[in-house]
Amino acid sequence: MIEVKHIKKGFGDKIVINDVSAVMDDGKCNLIIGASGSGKTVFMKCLVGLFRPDSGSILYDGEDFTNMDAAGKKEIRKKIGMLFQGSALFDSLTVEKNIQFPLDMFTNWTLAEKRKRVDEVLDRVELRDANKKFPAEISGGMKKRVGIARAIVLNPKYLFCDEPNSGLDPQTSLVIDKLIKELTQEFNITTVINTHDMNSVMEIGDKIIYMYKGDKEWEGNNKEIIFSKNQRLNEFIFASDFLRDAKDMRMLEQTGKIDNDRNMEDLIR
Ligand SMILES: Nc1ncnc2c1ncn2[C@@H]1O[C@H](COP(=O)(O)OP(=O)(O)OP(=O)(O)O)[C@@H](O)[C@H]1O
Repeated sequence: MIEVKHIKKGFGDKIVINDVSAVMDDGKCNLIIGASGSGKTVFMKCLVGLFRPDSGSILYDGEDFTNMDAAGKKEIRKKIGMLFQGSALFDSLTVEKNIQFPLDMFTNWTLAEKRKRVDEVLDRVELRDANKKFPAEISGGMKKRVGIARAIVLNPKYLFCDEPNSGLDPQTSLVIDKLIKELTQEFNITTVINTHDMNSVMEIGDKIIYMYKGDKEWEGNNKEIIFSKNQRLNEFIFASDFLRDAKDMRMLEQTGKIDNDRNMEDLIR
C-alpha cells in the first residue's frame, strides 16, 4: 500500500500539486486520470522519488519514503517496477538483454540464474522465442510486453505505468491492460497507472483518482464513475455526445430500466 499524505509540489510560484492525499491499494490498479497539465506526471514523479514534494509525505507500506536517507530510498526503489511511456527499451540491446538489465544492476546472480528469470518473465508475458530479437524488429504491443517483463523481472511490490497504452490500437491496448491487471492480482502488486485511455478507466479502474488543476477532484472506481455527479469529471470523461449517450444507456441498464434481452429490432422498427 502507498499512502500519500497532503503532498504539495510547485515550480517557482506555480502550484502543480495542491495538498493531495490518496491511498494506492495492494493488488489493485490505481489509475490517475486528468486533462493534460493537471499534474499526473508530477504526482507520479513525487511518488517514485524523482521529485521531492515541497510538503507532505509518502509512505510505502508504512515507511516514510519522503524523509528517508539515500540508502533507505534505494531499498524502496528496488521494490519498484516502472513501465515508461513508449516502452523506453534500449535499441542496441536484444529483448533478453533489455529484460536482464535490472538484474545486472541490482543482483549478484550468475548468468544462468539471470537467463532463467528472463525466460520466466518472457513466458509470463507470452513472448517466448523473442529473446534474440532487437526492439526495431518487434511490434509496439510486443515492445510494451518487453517493457512489462523488464518492469516485473525483480518481482516488484509496486508497479508504476506511465501511459501504458500510448501509441497502441484499442484492441492491443485492452490486451496490455488485461496483462497489467492479471500481474497486479497474481503478485498482489500496488499498481499505479497514469492514463488518458477511457477504455482502461472502465476496464481496469479498481481505483480512479481524477486530478483537476493539481487538486484531487474525485476518487472512486469504474462502477461509481458512471453515476458520478461531479460535473468536471463528467465533462472530462464523457466529452463527446456519443460517450454521454453511452453513459445514459449504461445508467439505465444498471438501474434496471432497460431490459437487456429486449428485441432491439422491435424498438427501431
Ligand atoms: N520540471 C518542471 N518545471 C516546471 N514546471 C513543470 C515541470 N514539470 C511539470 N511542470 C508543470 O506542471 C504542470 C503539470 O504537468 P504534468 O506533466 O504533471 O501534467 P500531466 O497531467 O501529466 O499532463 P499530460 O497528460 O500532458 O502528460 C504543467 O503546467 C507543467 O508545465
